[in-house]
Amino acid sequence: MGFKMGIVGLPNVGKSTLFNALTRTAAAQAANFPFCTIEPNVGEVSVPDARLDKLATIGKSATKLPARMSFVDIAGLVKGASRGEGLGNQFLANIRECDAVAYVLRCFEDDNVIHVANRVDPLADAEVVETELMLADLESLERRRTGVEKKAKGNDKEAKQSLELIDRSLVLLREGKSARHVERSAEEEKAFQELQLLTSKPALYVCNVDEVAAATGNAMTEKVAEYAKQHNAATVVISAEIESQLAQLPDAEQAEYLESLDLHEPGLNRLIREAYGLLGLQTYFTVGPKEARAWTIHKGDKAPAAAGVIHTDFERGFIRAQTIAFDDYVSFGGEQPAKEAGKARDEGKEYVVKDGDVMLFKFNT
Ligand SMILES: Nc1ncnc2c1ncn2[C@@H]1O[C@H](COP(=O)(O)OP(=O)(O)OP(=O)(O)O)[C@@H](O)[C@H]1O
Ligand SMILES: [Mg+2]
Repeated sequence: MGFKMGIVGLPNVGKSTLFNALTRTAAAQAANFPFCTIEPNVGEVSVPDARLDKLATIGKSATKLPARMSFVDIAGLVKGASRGEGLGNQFLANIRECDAVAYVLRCFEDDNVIHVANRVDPLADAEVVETELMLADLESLERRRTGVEKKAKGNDKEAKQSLELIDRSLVLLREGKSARHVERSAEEEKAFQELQLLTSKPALYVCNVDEVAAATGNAMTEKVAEYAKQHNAATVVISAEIESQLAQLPDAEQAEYLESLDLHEPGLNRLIREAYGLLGLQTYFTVGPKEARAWTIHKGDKAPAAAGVIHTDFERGFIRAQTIAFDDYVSFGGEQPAKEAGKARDEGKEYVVKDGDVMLFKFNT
């Protein structure tokens, strides 16, 4: 399972700086001029999770394997992009391939860093970006509608349903609302996802601030938080500049630097966790002498699906799963003592896995 979060925003707002910090590389060229990035950069990151460290210590595991997800650093987008302005709409396809988007908004003043519209106004920036994505959605729906309408006239039931969904989405988009707001039933969800609308993807607003505001935020980030709330989106306050410096420091110096800024952990950790949650993901663990490992599943997944993430055979031949809640594993001091205390449950095919479960699968092949 590869989960991807796209990093989107106006040119020169700090997307590549953030991406490099996230992936602890300098893979993406970051520089003070607009449209520095053209081709998307893709990087994998580990999902920071203190629970894995605890489990590995208790389970005396030789190695730790955290959950992984990808970030994609995408080219900057300007007003008119959906009509081909700036780098045109070549990058819309890059966004389409992502499971969620992070909008990077410039929330720092710095006369030396060029702003494409010569002003620092994160809400106006957010609107420019979202409007372009909405226009792109409108265009793709209108194109799709023609074909679907023909089929619907031929009494194709599926096409009729699809047409209804398309029209409902068009109404909202024409009112200037993102496709995230389209009301739909559980049965319609699959058809809705197939429309691949850019503004239906879960979104996170990343406020890129200066050093002073990294711990507390500022007047601009407060406005963004309010705006995000109205748009069913989350906010993270982070300084891409600081994060990129932090990412280059050895761990000990990192802690010192963080403390001097009044931060408890790198902002990146918060960002990654938010992204993970936004994607509807959660983690279960396997712990053994060889390795302690975090596995990524969807919230609501049942035990066989969870087993299938390790190997498809585990899912096909699933018998049962020995399950210990994370808290029990830690408070009783490991698998054996938790078992003796009656805290290891045998769960079957219908068990909905909980975040943090420590699992061991029984299966036959
Ligand atoms: N929090 C910050 N404070 C000050 N300067 C910053 C901050 N974040 C990024 N910058 C600076 O902004 C400039 C643009 O950064 P970057 O190349 O990452 O932007 P980008 O969004 O990827 O641009 P493009 O769309 O052109 O690829 C760089 O000079 C970078 O150092
Ligand atoms: Mg860039």
